[in-house]
Amino acid sequence: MKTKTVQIRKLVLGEGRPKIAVPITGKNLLEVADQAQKIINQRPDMIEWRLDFFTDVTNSEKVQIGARTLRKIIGETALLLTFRTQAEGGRMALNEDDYFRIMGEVIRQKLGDALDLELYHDEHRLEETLEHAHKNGIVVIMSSHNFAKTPSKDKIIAKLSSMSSMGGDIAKVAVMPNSSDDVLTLLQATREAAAKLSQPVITMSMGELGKISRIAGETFGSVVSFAAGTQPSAPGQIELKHLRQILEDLKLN
Ligand SMILES: O=C1C[C@@](O)(C(=O)O)C[C@@H](O)[C@@H]1O
Repeated sequence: MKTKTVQIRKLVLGEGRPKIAVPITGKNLLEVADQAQKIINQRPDMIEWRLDFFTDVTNSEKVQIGARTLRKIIGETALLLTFRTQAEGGRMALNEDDYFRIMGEVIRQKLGDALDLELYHDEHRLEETLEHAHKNGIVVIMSSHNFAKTPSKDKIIAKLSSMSSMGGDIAKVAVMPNSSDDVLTLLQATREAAAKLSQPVITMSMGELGKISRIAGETFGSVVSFAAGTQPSAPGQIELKHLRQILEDLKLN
């Protein structure tokens, strides 16, 4: 039997109800600290620092201060660092060199417990980054986003499978539905990929139509749901306190 749990600090993904990750979207250090303070009081399972919202992201000293400040505020809570490029629906465009330089610094300085790595970048550099992260004990969540549509079930499974074969610890796909059939496509792909792959899977159908996918993870096989804390980082995110209650209510015995 393949094991499908991944541990990030004390948090075990793939066991029990889906875990709740909450993004921090501050533009500067003050906003980052302020959001972290408010969010941590609501006890999320994981904090995601969205570096593409942070204006000084290319200033490594500021990023280090930000990460250290966050750690002081969030204590032992698992910390995921993400730079979502504009091509994948993020706030900021970066050239490849800057993207991989930032990934490298996050790993070298151990600024977080886990790192989001976008699948569409250069394969060779992705492999180098994965190896570097694993040497430093950092969990890699490989990701792919489509803010325009929902690809076919087979294409979604193929994306998740390539993240898995490349060596990602967790495979994540977010897509936009244009119909309720699209939401079913994402759920079906999730169920099949979760059964097939040896890594845990995170998926979501975004927007209003897709909200149902953000609460259905335990049934279909997605191990994390992203919730809105002070400000949502993607359309369709449910507020943290509501999401926790719903996930508890839907918990399978
Ligand atoms: O990959 C994801 C998922 C997400 O896009 C969502 O739809 O909830 C939100 C992002 O902050 C996160 O990095």
